[in-house]
Amino acid sequence: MISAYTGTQVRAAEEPLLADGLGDVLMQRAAHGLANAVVNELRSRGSRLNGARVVVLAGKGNNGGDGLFAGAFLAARGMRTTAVLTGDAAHQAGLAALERAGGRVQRLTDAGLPDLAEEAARADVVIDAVLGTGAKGGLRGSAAALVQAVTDAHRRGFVVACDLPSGVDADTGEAAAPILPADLTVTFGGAKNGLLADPGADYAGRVLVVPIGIEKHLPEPSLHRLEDADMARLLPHPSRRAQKYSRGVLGVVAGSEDYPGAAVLACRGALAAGVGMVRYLGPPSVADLVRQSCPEVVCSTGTVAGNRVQAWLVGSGLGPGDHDQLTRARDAIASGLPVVADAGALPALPAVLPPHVVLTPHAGELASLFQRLGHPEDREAVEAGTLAAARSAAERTGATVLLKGATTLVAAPQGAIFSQADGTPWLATAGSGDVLAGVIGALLAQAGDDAGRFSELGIFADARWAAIAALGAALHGQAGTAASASVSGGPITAGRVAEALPEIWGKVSMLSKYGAWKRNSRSQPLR
Ligand SMILES: NC(=O)C1=CN([C@@H]2O[C@H](COP(=O)(O)OP(=O)(O)OC[C@H]3O[C@@H](n4cnc5c(N)ncnc54)[C@H](OP(=O)(O)O)[C@@H]3O)[C@@H](O)[C@H]2O)[C@@H](O)CC1
Ligand SMILES: Nc1ncnc2c1ncn2[C@@H]1O[C@H](COP(=O)(O)OP(=O)(O)O)[C@@H](O)[C@H]1O
Ligand SMILES: [K+]
Repeated sequence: MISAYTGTQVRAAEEPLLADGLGDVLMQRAAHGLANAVVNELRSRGSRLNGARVVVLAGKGNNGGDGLFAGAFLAARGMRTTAVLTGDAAHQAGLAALERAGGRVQRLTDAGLPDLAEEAARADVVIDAVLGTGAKGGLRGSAAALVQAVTDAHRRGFVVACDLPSGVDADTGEAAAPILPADLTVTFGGAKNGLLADPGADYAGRVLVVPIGIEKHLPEPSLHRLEDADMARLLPHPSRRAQKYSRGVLGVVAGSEDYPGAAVLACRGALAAGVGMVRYLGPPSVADLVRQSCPEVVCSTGTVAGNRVQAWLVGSGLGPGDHDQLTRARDAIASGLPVVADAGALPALPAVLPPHVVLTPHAGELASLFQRLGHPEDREAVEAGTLAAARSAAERTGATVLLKGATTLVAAPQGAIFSQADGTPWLATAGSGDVLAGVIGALLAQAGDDAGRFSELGIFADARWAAIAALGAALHGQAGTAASASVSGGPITAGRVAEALPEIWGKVSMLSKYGAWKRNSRSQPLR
């Protein structure tokens, strides 16, 4: 599991070591990790090290200090290193080290800005070490103008952010323009929340965590990301004597005359995600379509009370005029069973909900939900601060809230939060959210009483519902990525996501069996 922290948590963890006089040691470790990452990146791109051109944009605080010391290491390895000092001061020891190692130092002035921007654009590597966890707001003045110019320039090299891209808020992931988008972020001591939540994640590129010795002082992480190893542990497996009812039955209240396909896609998502049986409740015409597309589903026009299930999925493809379906949705939410409440069910929720109800809005639906809760926020505001929005929605409703997007966040009402980014932009296709709702519904139906596999991972009590939803988002994202890979990275339909899912499930389980998962080698080398 990847753990992430606020900047404040990381700074607090540094305190005992700073008090012991180890501040310089921490900075050396950070700078060394940063320089090594640059070397590895150059090597992996087949670039020569000797003579490679490096430009360090160095702010006046310790983030700039890290960048200057890293520049010194790189200069000592034969790289042509220039530090551009963006502030009215600089980390003195870092500056001296860089100069001793043969690096050049340039002070940023308005007059010199175009030439420095040009030099950065021509460099093999740009290190963004202007602002780190001590930043208050985004870049200002000439530092902002320089970063804007480098962002706009046609760059030949790659960008490495020191600790976090300058302008990204370490705690919230909010992004104050201009920000130089990084190919790689090398972050120290622990990942920062802002690197694993949109829009900050848009600027971070791959994220590499460099341990610097503060780790044992870190508190409970404030954000988690499930990796393959965690998924393998959390996936339910049927016991030898399982039968379809013991494996879990999901009731689906989805689809309407206007949107019948949502019912089919939700059922396909659920069937792909290991549930013992799917019972569909809805209008006869939709039920017919479901029967034709998924003959495995048992369809009826009955009531919630008349159907025995372990969990409900309600809302996908429902409109405000679908009174019978909305009555079923409300009954399901009142049943005390785990529920995933999607799309059309979101406007029909009671004011207070329990954590075993999982809401699955996208940013627009979450903005509407805030409106109804009397705390208006528009879609842009939700997108500009996804972490705060998901957290606030969970606190205000009492439910578990999954906010869909390129990074999907799941917030438990007591504060646990998960972030998954396993998908591909091709998942932004109609019906993909219906499949996700089906997958999460199926996992809820299979949750049973086995809290053990969650507590093994340090997931306790009601955070379990958020972990299940995060597991669903991870499976769905990976299935989308695999479906697209199977067509050489081409576009996919929602149905293909459901088709790809069982193999993802199998692969994750197999990897866990043979131990290869320990590498956790997918896109990001986070420890
Ligand atoms: N503690 C340690 O030993 C270790 C720390 N480490 C590293 O230190 C980083 C944190 O360093 P930090 O606390 O010095 O803060 P940092 O992010 O460099 O920025 C603060 C400086 O910038 C200024 N400033 C602020 N906002 C600004 C703005 N919007 N626009 C322009 N300027 C702005 C502010 O000046 P002020 O506004 O206060 O005058 C202040 O001078 C952390 O991310 C990690 O990289 C690692 O080496 C491990 C060991
Ligand atoms: N840019 C993206 N990258 C990765 N996944 C995405 C992206 N955009 C959307 N998704 C995922 O695709 C799904 C879209 O769901 P939703 O918006 O409800 O679509 P629909 O209502 O059409 O079914 C969600 O799981 C979301 O996380
Ligand atoms: K930085």
